[in-house]
Amino acid sequence: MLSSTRNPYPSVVFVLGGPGAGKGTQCARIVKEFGLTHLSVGALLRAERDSGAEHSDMIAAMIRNGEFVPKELTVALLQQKMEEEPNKRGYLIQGFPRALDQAHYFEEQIAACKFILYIDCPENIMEKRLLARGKTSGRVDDSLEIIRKRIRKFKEETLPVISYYSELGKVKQVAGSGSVDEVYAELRPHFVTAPPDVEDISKMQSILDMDPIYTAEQIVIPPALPDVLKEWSKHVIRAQPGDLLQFSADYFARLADETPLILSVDQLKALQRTLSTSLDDVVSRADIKRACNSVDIESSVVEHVFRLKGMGVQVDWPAFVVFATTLIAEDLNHAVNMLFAIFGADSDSLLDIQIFLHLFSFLASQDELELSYVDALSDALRSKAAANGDGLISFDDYLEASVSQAQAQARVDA
Ligand SMILES: Nc1ncnc2c1ncn2[C@@H]1O[C@H](COP(=O)(O)OP(=O)(O)OP(=O)(O)O)[C@@H](O)[C@H]1O
Ligand SMILES: O=c1ccn([C@@H]2O[C@H](COP(=O)(O)O)[C@@H](O)[C@H]2O)c(=O)[nH]1
Repeated sequence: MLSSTRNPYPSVVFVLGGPGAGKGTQCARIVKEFGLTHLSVGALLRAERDSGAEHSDMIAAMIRNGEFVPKELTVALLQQKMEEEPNKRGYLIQGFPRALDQAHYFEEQIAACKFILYIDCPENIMEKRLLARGKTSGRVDDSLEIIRKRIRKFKEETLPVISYYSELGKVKQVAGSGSVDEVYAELRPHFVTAPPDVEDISKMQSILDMDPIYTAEQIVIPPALPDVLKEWSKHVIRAQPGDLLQFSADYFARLADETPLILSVDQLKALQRTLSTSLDDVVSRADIKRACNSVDIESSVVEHVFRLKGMGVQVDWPAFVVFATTLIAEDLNHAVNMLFAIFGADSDSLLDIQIFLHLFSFLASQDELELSYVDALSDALRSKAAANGDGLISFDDYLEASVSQAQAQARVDA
């Protein structure tokens, strides 16, 4: 089964409403104007029933009695159809999900829905329409007894689906009691203006590239949005926060607040001196806070670093200092330069190769450097430290090694 994480379907809209609410009638019009692929689950099941396939007898019995066919079978049929009819503009799935477990199952197996179009129609109107339809439709379930049963099942099992998506803000409700034109006029704007959901940043471009049910003119993307989302995504990926919403709320609150984080290399050097008196690299958060306080590093900065890396109760303090440098570094080389200033000897800012590689590993993880690059750079620096005779390296040694590794990499890429 396909999982929603590698969802090839760009857009799924469920169309729900009681039996006779006008789902099929409106879907036909939506499809005509917007070019989505229309999948009526009832129609798919009727076709499967008539095909004489393995489960046709069971499906026939379910339809005849107004019962629901097992979700595994329904979703497999839907998936098969979606694969047979790839459509960048999306899918309009009518009369499904009929119950909450079906909704969850579909979203797990195939894709999250973009929204639910709910056509709300009074019971007496639905009943009248279906009795009229029953005169010519040939549908075994358009009898008064089964119509009433279908309406009852809709209220008991399908309305909870609508409530569920409503809480997620995904329901577009329209009144189904008016004429066909009136209902369509009310629902149409939802297809014209609904913005595509952006599951990830890379998908945004493909959404803009696809044949529009949403034209590029209709989607107004604020110019800053891609950068804001990219930066936010990088922070999330780095921090791997336990509570993504809280992390994001803090992150954006900080951005909006625009309070600059006040931190200097001198403060970090002083912090390093203070913390290096502890016997262990791992200390408590309280120790970190005390040490920062003693060198006048603001608690907002401390909390920021804790959040940045989603650190636990026990903190590897050299890592804390390294991550703190990234708050004020312009780029990777600037951060490395600061490491030499903070951890190096006062006289010459030289660093023992083992210590440097340990510190650098935190920056490498933060910057998501390729392992092969880090390994090659580390080897080059070990050779340099050995050649220097004392196991020490300078920032210039680092720069030289990183430039030659970058050049070597460029040659391989070429
Ligand atoms: N707005 C409307 N006004 C009057 N009649 C309508 C309207 N919409 C649909 N109908 C008629 O009502 C009957 C049911 O409509 P339709 O088949 O679209 O409903 P449905 O919600 O798809 O029903 P089901 O779930 O039972 O398949 C049809 O005969 C259709 O022509
Ligand atoms: O998800 C679904 C949808 C439909 N069924 C069965 O089909 C009939 C007819 O459905 P309509 O949407 O009215 O065409 C319905 O009463 C069910 O028996 C289903 O099992 N699951």
